[in-house]
Amino acid sequence: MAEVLKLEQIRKSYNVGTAVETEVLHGIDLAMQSGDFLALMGPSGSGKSTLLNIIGLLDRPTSGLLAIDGVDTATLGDAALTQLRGQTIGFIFQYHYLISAFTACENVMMPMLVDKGHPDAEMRARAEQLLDRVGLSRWRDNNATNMSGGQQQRVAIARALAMDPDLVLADEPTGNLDTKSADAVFELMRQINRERGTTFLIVTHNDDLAKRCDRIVTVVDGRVA
Ligand SMILES: Nc1ncnc2c1ncn2[C@@H]1O[C@H](COP(=O)(O)OP(=O)(O)OP(=O)(O)O)[C@@H](O)[C@H]1O
Repeated sequence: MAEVLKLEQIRKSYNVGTAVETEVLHGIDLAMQSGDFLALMGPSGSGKSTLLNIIGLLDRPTSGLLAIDGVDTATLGDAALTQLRGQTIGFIFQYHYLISAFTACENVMMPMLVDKGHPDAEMRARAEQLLDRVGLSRWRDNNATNMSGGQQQRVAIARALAMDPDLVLADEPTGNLDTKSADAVFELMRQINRERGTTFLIVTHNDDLAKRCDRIVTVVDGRVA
């Protein structure tokens, strides 16, 4: 099975103020194979978001190896990193970050617009197909803000899948939802994982949902526990 993600001894330090350097991640090792469905847990402040930002190529580690689809990301410049991020990683956040002036369909088209070069008809057809998959085809022309929290998060899932990513990173995707909507959103991600073989890394504080993942990795004080 292909290795989608590999981290070896990832460290991250922040410069707070002037000379003081604080290390937040102290050497993280993690590997994910294609099709993995993994829960990342840990107390508040343990470094989960920092780790997710590094894996999502939004921030660089201070040291250590980060490979995505076998590519050592340290060898890439910023433009190549942006391209790799756009084409291989999908993001789902706790707050959906949909653009309120856009319809559901336009929001799902966003990653393809950013990637550039996709004909409008192709983007629209793909977005409609994905909205259909998340059960929102009737809502495609609705303004995203007129939807319920669970529906908005389903639009965000469709948007994360727009570029058919190998890896989806979800930072507390059900954190803002009631139990029933959280369960539905989680189940949708699980089904997509099974159907498409998309790899999911999900940060969650919810033990019940984490138990339904294939694997749980816990980070405590910047280390894998
Ligand atoms: N840009 C930054 N500059 C300085 N310190 C930071 C920065 N980002 C995060 N930290 C520190 O890194 C540590 C880990 O934070 P992080 O947000 O990764 O934790 P977390 O596990 O995601 O927490 P939560 O579950 O509350 O979201 C914290 O002590 C935080 O204050």
